[in-house]
Amino acid sequence: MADGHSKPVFGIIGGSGVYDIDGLTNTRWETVETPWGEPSDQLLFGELEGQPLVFLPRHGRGHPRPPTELNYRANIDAMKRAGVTEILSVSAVGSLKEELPPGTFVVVDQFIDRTFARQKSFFGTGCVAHVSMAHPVCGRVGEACKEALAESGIPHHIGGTYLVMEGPQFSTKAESELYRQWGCDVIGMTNMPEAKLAREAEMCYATVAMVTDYDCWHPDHDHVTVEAVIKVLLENADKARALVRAVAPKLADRAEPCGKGCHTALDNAIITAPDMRDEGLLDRLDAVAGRALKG
Ligand SMILES: CSC[C@H]1O[C@H](OP(=O)(O)O)[C@H](O)[C@@H]1O
Ligand SMILES: Nc1ncnc2[nH]cnc12
Repeated sequence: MADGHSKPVFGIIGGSGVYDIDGLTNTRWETVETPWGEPSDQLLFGELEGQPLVFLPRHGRGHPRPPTELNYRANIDAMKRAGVTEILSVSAVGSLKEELPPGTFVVVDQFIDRTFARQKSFFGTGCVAHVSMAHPVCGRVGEACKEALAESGIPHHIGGTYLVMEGPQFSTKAESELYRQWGCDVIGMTNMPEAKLAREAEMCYATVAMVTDYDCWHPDHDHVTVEAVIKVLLENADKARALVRAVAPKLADRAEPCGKGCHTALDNAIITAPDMRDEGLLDRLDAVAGRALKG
């Protein structure tokens, strides 16, 4: 199992419209079992110019799973078991700002989590942990995305706050206007609790949010439709695959664990006394927290 010190393994969580990754060699789809239940799909293992890469379609191939019913814990645990050390989420979002039109890729650096019907932690009764989410995105992976986007000619914006709503319905106009007042930049339904769970699992996590629509606040776009979203998504998906190909080599070399602290996020986070810890829960935490619990 990867501990963050060994060679990086790049993992992609592909959102709406991104159900595969092209240009990989030695590919195989494999079932990964987890103590948290079933991930969204099998994982695609492959190599990109000699570098290992693992891909998971967030909603499953063919998009059978809605955002509110995804097993986020199983998805992150499966990636960790597969040896992934750095995760890039490529996600479809609505824009809450005039200056972020459809087709723009945003390197997100903050989240506001408004979800309420999801399992948000690997920890719980029998092993309590509180990780920091002050800086929810890995600055190193974010920087690699920034460089790749600058080279690729994809219209993009560096930095932005992603409001995560529960869904699956799109927002009301009042909600959309409220999130704009809060200063949010983009809106989606999936990146929380994903980012929180990646932090608990001591994995780097970054998001490139691909704008598909103006949500419903915009005077010229009265409401969001899946038809309009899908049209832009299909154009974005090709750009997303190009982005992955450009980012992967930038993450290929890392002698040390992540300098931003992602790989040691559980140091000083677990508060339950060793003699009060629940053996069953500790077993389930073997992949995500094995490093910290052994230490
Ligand atoms: C098809 S539009 C709504 C859907 O798309 C986004 O998913 P993802 O982040 O996986 O690309 C959004 O969060 C909703 O789940
Ligand atoms: N407007 C929107 N709201 C929530 N999720 C989205 N995904 C794509 N567009 C969205």
